[in-house]
Amino acid sequence: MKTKAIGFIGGGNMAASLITGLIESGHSPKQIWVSDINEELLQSLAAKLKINVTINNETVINESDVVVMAVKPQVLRQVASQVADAVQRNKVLLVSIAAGISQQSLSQWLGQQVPIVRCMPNTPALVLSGATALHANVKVNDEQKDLAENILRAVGLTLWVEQESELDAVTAVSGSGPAYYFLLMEAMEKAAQELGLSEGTARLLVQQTALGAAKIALESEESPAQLRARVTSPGGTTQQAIETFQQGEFVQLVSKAMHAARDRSVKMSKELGEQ
Ligand SMILES: NC(=O)C1=CN([C@@H]2O[C@H](COP(=O)(O)OP(=O)(O)OC[C@H]3O[C@@H](n4cnc5c(N)ncnc54)[C@H](O)[C@@H]3O)[C@@H](O)[C@H]2O)C=CC1
Ligand SMILES: O=C(O)[C@@H]1CCC=N1
Repeated sequence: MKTKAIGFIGGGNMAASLITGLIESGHSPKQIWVSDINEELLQSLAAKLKINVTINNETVINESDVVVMAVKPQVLRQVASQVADAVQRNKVLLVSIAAGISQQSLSQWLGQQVPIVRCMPNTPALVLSGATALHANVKVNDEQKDLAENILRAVGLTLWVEQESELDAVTAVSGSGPAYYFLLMEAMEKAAQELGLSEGTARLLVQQTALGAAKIALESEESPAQLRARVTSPGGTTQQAIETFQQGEFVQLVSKAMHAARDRSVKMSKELGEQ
């Protein structure tokens, strides 16, 4: 199969993560196109990654077999409406990574016949450790499903969800999830310094502990609860910390936070779809 050209409309954080991952996993930079309204950003992407850049969104559509929409949800309607004719004319596969923008809105803006894969990646794509859930509309054929999945698989784990509504939950879990871990790391670093460790020591220990915990969780057959029990000696130090978390209703707080993220995704779909 001929290598497919991949386009990105919007060259910000997520696009840069995906493109870096694609190149690191062997995709030719010559086969990657990016458009953005920020010329400085385009120049820096071109210099760093040796990809093709343009300020013209339509050029990206004309040059690509598959186009990833990587602009903020708030501007997606305007951008989609602007490129709808070119998308239909070139019969490109459209992949949207925007949080909270429904297939229905995307089809309405781009055209009812356009094959669209909606997905939710996350920023660890930058280090080839992303997690992406995908959902295809009925216009997407098997070859196109493979094409979309291959782009996201180049930067980490991929899975398909049956119901589009599951993407709201995925957004709350893995889309926003890296920020939850970073918040915990921030809090642990701060507390470590309060306990008398230097900034550098606190950072190193927190980072390595996060890496170790993630690795052991991935490689072990045991559940997080079982792994936690292995660290928690009866009457020991961990038990004191865990009890303190429980007194502060940590589990309920995580649940509340993730429900809030999911609800925001649902609300965004309504607000931005009706704008
Ligand atoms: N940041 C994250 O962790 C995740 C973000 N997403 C989704 O990815 C999308 C992009 O997010 P980020 O990369 O974080 O945003 P960003 O703000 O870093 O990138 C968006 C880019 O779009 C460009 N842009 C704005 N208007 C444009 C136009 N008319 N034509 C072309 N380019 C235009 C901006 O100049 C900017 O460089 C969003 O829809 C977000 O919901 C999805 C999963 C995770
Ligand atoms: O915060 C957001 O809306 C986006 C979606 C998931 C991560 N960042």
